[in-house]
Amino acid sequence: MNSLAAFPIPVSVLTGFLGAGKTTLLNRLLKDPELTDTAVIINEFGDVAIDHLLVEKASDGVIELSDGCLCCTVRGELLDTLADLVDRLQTGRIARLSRVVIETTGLADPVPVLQSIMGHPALLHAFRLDGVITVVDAVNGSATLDAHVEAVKQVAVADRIVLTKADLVDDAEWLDALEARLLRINPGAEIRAVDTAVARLLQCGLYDPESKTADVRRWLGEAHAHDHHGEHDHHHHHHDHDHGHDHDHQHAHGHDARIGSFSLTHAGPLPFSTVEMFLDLLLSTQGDRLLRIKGIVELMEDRERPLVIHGVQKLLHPPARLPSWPDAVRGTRLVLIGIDLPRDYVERLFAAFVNKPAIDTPDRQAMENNPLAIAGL
Ligand SMILES: Nc1nc2c(ncn2[C@@H]2O[C@H](COP(=O)(O)OP(=O)(O)OP(=O)(O)O)[C@@H](O)[C@H]2O)c(=O)[nH]1
Repeated sequence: MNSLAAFPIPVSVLTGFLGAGKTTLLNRLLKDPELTDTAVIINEFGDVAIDHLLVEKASDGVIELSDGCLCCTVRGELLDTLADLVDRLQTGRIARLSRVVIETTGLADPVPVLQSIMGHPALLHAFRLDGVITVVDAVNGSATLDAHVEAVKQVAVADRIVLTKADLVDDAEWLDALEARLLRINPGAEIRAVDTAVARLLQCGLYDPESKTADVRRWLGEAHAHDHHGEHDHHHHHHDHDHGHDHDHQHAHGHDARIGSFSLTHAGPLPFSTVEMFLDLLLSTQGDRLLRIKGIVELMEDRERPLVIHGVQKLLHPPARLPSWPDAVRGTRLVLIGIDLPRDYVERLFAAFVNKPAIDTPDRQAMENNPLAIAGL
């Protein structure tokens, strides 16, 4: 029987636009022996519920696979389902559960799904968000991004992007242009081909399953952001193509331009109260525009154990601590992904907090009335 020591269970959110290939990927997942003890939740959100019928072996309950491992494919209200999984574990009806995968419907904005996982107090001890995997169709992906802001959000919040149907595209420049566009929307995401081993596709949280240590650079997307830019620079030729797609990729794309990702950094330790107040003000003024915030903070009170910040819109995961610094880089690094998020305002707000040592006793009202505030915000 499972003990509480197995908690928190990592949760992967699988998203991607209609027809992008999520179900196809899930079917591979259900067959992968490396992913035994994985529960798959198909989140319908009141949509036409056809999707789950396509998942092979799907049923309302738990399925014992032939090799004895356990997978379950459940549907229904997301939170009820998650709570039920915890209950089954605690009562021994499920022996083991090492991961949960939630497939969102294609039209869904993934942010509320992430919020409901992170925002439910009763589930917080049981689950942790490991990562968001977004499936993008190489054939239709670009047109979908033009037409649907949800698709752009799905790409923006991804830790990892899985490119499907590249086998149907024989134009390398088309693929390069799509990849470059995806990286403009989300410079920190890692793009993988669909034929990567499924287990590897899912593991994108703070802990690196191979090294068994925390890997902050990878988690924050810093490694990919730099590597990809270098790697793709030479592909940025100006070119036209004829895929029945009549604009060229050098132009700004409407929805893409609303999405922004940037980092806030500070060398040296910060008092916990400063961090708390900055985040409080950031979330109360910009919460609706903030799709995601991730980061690591060097605390003045305990410099050896960095604080991990992880949030979705107005919800912050209760701050966790790493036992030690995983690499030589210390200080504070926060990555923010937003939609219409005013970078200038956020940077000034951060600077106002971190550059003032006397900030431990600020008056919140004074901060809100601060001349830093930008009209209309
Ligand atoms: N050639 C090719 N076809 C693929 C690939 N991935 C998915 N497909 C096909 O694309 C179609 C849609 O795939 P699904 O897996 O159902 O897509 P989905 O994202 O689950 O779709 P919705 O549930 O409608 O959101 C199916 O016919 C798949 O066989 C791929 O990498 N290559």
